[in-house]
Amino acid sequence: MTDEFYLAETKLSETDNSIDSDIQGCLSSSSGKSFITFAGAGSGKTYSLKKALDFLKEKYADSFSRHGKQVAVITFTNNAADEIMNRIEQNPVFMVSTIHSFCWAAIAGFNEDIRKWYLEVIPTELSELKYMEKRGRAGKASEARKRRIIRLNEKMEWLNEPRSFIYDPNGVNTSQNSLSHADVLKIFSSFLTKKPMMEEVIVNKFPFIFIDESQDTNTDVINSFFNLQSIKSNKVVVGLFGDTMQRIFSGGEAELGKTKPKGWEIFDKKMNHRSAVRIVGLGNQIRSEDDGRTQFALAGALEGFVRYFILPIGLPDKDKIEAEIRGRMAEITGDSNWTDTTSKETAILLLEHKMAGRRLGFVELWDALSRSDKIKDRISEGTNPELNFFSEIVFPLAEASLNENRATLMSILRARKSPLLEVSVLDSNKNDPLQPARIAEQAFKEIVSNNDVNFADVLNVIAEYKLLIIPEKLKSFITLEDVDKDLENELQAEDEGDTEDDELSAWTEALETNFFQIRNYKNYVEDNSIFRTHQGVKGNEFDRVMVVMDDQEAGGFLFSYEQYFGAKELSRSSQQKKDSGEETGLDRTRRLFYVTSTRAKMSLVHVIYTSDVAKVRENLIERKFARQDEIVEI
Ligand SMILES: Nc1ncnc2c1ncn2[C@@H]1O[C@H](COP(=O)(O)OP(=O)(O)OP(=O)(O)O)[C@@H](O)[C@H]1O
Repeated sequence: MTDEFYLAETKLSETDNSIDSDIQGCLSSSSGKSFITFAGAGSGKTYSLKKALDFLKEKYADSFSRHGKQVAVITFTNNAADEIMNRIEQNPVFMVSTIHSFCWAAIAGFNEDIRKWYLEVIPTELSELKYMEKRGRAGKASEARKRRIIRLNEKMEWLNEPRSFIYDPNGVNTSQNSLSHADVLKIFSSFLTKKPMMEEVIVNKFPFIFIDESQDTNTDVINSFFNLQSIKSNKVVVGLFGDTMQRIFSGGEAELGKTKPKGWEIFDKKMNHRSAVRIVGLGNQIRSEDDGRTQFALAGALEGFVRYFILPIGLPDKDKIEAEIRGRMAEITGDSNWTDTTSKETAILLLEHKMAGRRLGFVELWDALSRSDKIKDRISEGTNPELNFFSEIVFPLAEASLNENRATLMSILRARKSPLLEVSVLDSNKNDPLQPARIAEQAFKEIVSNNDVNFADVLNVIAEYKLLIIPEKLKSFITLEDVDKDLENELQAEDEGDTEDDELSAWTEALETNFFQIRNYKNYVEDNSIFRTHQGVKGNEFDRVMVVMDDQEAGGFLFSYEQYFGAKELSRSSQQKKDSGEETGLDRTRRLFYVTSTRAKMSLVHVIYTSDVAKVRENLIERKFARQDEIVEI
């Protein structure tokens, strides 16, 4: 049998070296050359970004520091920003930040413009909510919608006079004058597109702007940079790094990297510097069904290992089966580290947090929240503000309260600006300023002493006693006595149609689940455990990777390995989308399969739980994802 489909062709490591000097050709402040480096997994995009930064430091560090200019490096997550900062030498010429921090730094202080922006957009949201309320069913989501409408009306009133706005890129942004994460991006893009003064500020401060993982960067933001480049091409160089095949979060620009925008240079890297020859071959084969881009493996690289274990769904004790598979991999590869579950060089990739949820105990919470696409992405990143309110503030407070650790308790309340510690409250209780806080804490403790308490009850006690500031969105769930009756009448639900505001209905359900799942969630998000999600692993590499695919357990609707591997037919709506050329779950699943398959340097095992073992086996062989001998029986 020919190896053409299985093993990548090899080339010398130096093959792409000229690209770094081509990029350098763009890096002078009036070059007029912005560029896009879109290339496959492991091709050294981050590596080239570092080279470009080293080059700019050498060339401009002194003059930029005299003129207050900087090179901006924008990343997708805090982790990615840290990763880049670790790779480059610390130097004030660089400003490495997440997209949220960057956008906030640009708009902070433009209070009057922000106020006007809100006055323009809130009426639109209000009319959408009212429309949904008319069509939606009565029930908790409808209640939440009504409260949201009330809050937005209040906000419109609050916006009647000048205000100053705040924002914390890593925080929960709870107060009336704080911006949400999504709004920061929207406001920045709107200003950069519509306000010439903002264009000037940005290009004067940042003559070079790099955006990493740009395929997942918010569409509005990316397009505002395209606009900036077209207007100020002589004053700014924008460099985008990314890979269309690795776009896995919603919100990214689908067309980016597929065409050559006017006035942009395009650089293509052909080598894979990460993986063994067989793994590069698999990446190529997966990609052949998408954009057909291929990579070369390094000359002299080892062949490496790809294996598949295809198993029926519903087996008991999967943890044991998967441990057995790692044992088999140790035998097959001769690498005993496969059985060391603490190794930092091994990763077990689970589809979405739900599977980790089952293993680690937050499955109901995950089930409820993942009904909303908007929330789901942010859970995967560990950056959902409302969830973080519970995991970073409420849960530590509950622990401190239960353990009677007063010092921690007070420091949380102080750091989180508890309304009970405001000067006015303290002053009005001259004899015992902390009495209200104590009473509140007692009530809170009573509630969280119950192991079966749900999120809603915890939230309500916090609200009732004003123990903490509650994030804007969660305020919609506080049980108010006085829901505006007129408004309720006006919006009388007609109990028809099933349009739901998915974010609010997801929270409606989530709040009914057990509060203490948050402990497990927190452990999971913070822990460097061997388990990671398929999505969360982007940008990383490991010697050994085990990918577990189990649609039934993952329960998501964004990805379907069962459809991707031919065990299930496409749903009618997916088929319709496919026929009309729209993106389907199949495209998303293919990209995710590409991302997970390309993390391994040496050995990769795919564990697929399916309703049709025979079909998946046949499909893998037919599509040349697997050779016969790579499918292992246990
Ligand atoms: N020119 C090179 N010479 C030597 N090693 C390289 C070179 N380019 C990249 N590498 C190494 O190859 C690996 C992959 O590189 P890098 O992480 O930069 O790729 P990437 O394109 O950003 O990957 P991905 O898109 O999968 O996140 C890293 O270990 C990196 O150090």
